[in-house]
Amino acid sequence: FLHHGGHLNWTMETSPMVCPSTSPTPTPKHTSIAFLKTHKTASSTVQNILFRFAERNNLTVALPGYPCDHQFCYPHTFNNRFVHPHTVPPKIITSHMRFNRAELLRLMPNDTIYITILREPASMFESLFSYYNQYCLSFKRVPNGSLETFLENPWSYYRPEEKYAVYARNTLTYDLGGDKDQTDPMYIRNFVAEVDRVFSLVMIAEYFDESLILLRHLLGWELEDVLYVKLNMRTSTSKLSLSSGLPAKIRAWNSVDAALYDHFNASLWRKLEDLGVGCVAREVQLLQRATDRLLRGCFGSNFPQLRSASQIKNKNLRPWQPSSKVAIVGYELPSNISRGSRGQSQDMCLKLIMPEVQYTHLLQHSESLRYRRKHPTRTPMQTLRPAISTLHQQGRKDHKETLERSITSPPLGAEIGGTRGTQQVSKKQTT
Ligand SMILES: Nc1ncnc2c1ncn2[C@@H]1O[C@H](COP(=O)(O)OS(=O)(=O)O)[C@@H](OP(=O)(O)O)[C@H]1O
Repeated sequence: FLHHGGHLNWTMETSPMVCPSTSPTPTPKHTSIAFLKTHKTASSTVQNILFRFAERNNLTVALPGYPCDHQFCYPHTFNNRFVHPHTVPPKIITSHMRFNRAELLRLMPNDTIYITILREPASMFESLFSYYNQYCLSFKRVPNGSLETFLENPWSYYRPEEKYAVYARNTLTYDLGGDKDQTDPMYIRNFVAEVDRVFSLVMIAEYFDESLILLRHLLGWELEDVLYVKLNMRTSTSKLSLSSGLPAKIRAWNSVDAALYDHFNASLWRKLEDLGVGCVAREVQLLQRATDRLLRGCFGSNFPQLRSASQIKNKNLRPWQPSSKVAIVGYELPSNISRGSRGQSQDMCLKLIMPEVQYTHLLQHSESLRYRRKHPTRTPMQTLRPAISTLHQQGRKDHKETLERSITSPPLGAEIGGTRGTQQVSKKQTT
């Protein structure tokens, strides 16, 4: 039902308009990537880019296993036991988690590049406040769902240990493994420095395209590898307007996140200057044109239209809705699209507009099928052995122990930088 696929025959390296490569000799595309998917920061759009790259290049993506559903049992701190055994050893990891460097070091290849994304604290908090209004009690107990009222005295509504309180203060910090309630300036300085040491690139949602250009240069990817459409957007009627004075209150309440944002916004611009702002601007233009061509290749001249979930016929394209009080839009395929044969690239066209939850479930299914084809007679116990032995051969004995522990012991509580072990892993998760 789609036009002949949207794969571009694009060779950016031959174009004189692009930024010079940072490597003196041509290098293969980098494929070991840990993307920390932070909340309400355009991270679903980045995840979709990474999922499609993994599929095109036949790379294993570490995916959540039971009982985590489509994210790594967030808000628990990440643990390798949350990874589905059919998706180990992975090359890419990108589903929501609370960052845990020690566990990722055991799971991921040694040459893994760490990437994440941040968003300006005021617009991010407004998005969190609206999206999680019915989940997060700190927000739910505010009269009339008023952001102004919450910010007048957050401590009247906020209970740090409550479930989903992680969405109500310094959520970026929490996602990065830090302490959302520790606002001592020394702590903030050290935490920002630690994030800077671990992550090779911190993207900024407000400069999404520029960040993607940095990403493609860091990874030695083609422009074609980072084409995207925006995912997981709210309708304008779901957005609360921020009266003057609110952004400053939001920054004060989320002071660790604000410090992170300021630091990495500045470092993004230093990186852009190093690459050359002129050539970055040209690459951004090429990216937008190439996206246009990709969409035409995929869908013909009628691009998929932004629609509310109830208007989207294909359930694989309906975005998850957090509550009746907020509307997340997705894409409806044009009705007069021609019915072609279902090739791989057509599949990729659909995935370009596929929301996070459905794409994760499809990958969980396809990676399990691939695994079972390779190991037709294995029992669930045995499924862990190849991963264990591969990692063992690589000399990573501690991962072997983690995996072995995972099949004999109950879930651990949150550990490094954790949630003080109070939350239960629940099957029903927010996105
Ligand atoms: N490319 C690009 N550039 C800038 N902003 C973008 C982009 N793609 C998505 N978005 C906006 O990101 C918000 C959704 O973020 P996430 O996907 O990280 O949310 S989630 O935590 O996974 O639910 C959501 O913000 P709000 O609409 O304000 O809620 C999206 O509109």
